[in-house]
Amino acid sequence: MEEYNEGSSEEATLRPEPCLEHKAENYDDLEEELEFDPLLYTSLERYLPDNFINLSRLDKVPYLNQILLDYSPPSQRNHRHKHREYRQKIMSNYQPLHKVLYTMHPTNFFVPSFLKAISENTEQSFRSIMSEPSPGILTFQMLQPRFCDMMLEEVENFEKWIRETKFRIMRPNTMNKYGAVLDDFGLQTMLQEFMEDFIRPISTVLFTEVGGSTLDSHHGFVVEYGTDRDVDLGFHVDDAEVTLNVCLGKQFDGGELFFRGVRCEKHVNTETQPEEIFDYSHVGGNAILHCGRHRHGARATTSGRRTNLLIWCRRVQA
Ligand SMILES: O=C(O)CCC(=O)C(=O)O
Ligand SMILES: [Fe+2]
Repeated sequence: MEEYNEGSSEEATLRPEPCLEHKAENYDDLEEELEFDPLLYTSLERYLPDNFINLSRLDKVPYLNQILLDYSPPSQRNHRHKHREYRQKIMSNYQPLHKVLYTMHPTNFFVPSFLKAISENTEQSFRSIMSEPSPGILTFQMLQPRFCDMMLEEVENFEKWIRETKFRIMRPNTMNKYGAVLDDFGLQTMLQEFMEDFIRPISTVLFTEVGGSTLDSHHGFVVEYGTDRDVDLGFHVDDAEVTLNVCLGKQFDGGELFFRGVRCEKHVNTETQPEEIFDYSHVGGNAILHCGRHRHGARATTSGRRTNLLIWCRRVQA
């Protein structure tokens, strides 16, 4: 496909009002080739001028790219481009260890009680498998031990490959020196399905007020703690509407999560009320689901190794 960079001289334009009778197309399957989030292409389609709106998707993409590039700040343009190249380089060289992880296999991944609750898809069925030890914090059994083991081995295999090839590894966020972004080495499609089919049904009914029904994208990663890894994690809020955090294992001491109440951006540093204090000890395979603005951190993992799978679930599309 043609590569459109910053230098193009022709300015792309949009119609001022969306064309409401136009049915926008889905771009998810083109993810790897797109410069931006596929949802942005879908959202923009209705604003395309007459001479573009009915073209094929592949003909619309360069035009949409140009518009998105024109409207994104230069620092972000370069970053997106670089990150896309980085992902593509990894994916064309890294050999997965457990191929089965790369497509969704619900009965291999999830415990039966969780699958049953999801298939019933009611608030009552979700509540029946969950505890809410503190308001807005839900815990439940979610992943099969075999899935957790395979994911740990896959991450280890990826990190070994990184070391051997001296490839650069991008860490999951600004707070971690260890861990890996699962979306960067091929798990993006599986984790998007994970979010859409196995988190969003729950957040739709239990996290409605923070946009739980409209989650449309995710950031999927693992964090690794131990005396030879990250030790603890400072007090923070997540860049997510809803966060799923599942402990993959294995043996460790410490590493408890501490929660200190939900805050909006403006009041993020205000005092904690006694009833907002809640501490949680991780258990392998078990999930904790909370809204991203629920302030939290993780205490020191004092021995062994703790690896957790995190899916920051977001809403990108306006
Ligand atoms: O260490 C943990 O389990 C929490 C990680 C976390 O809060 C995060 O990565 O946002
Ligand atoms: Fe967090």
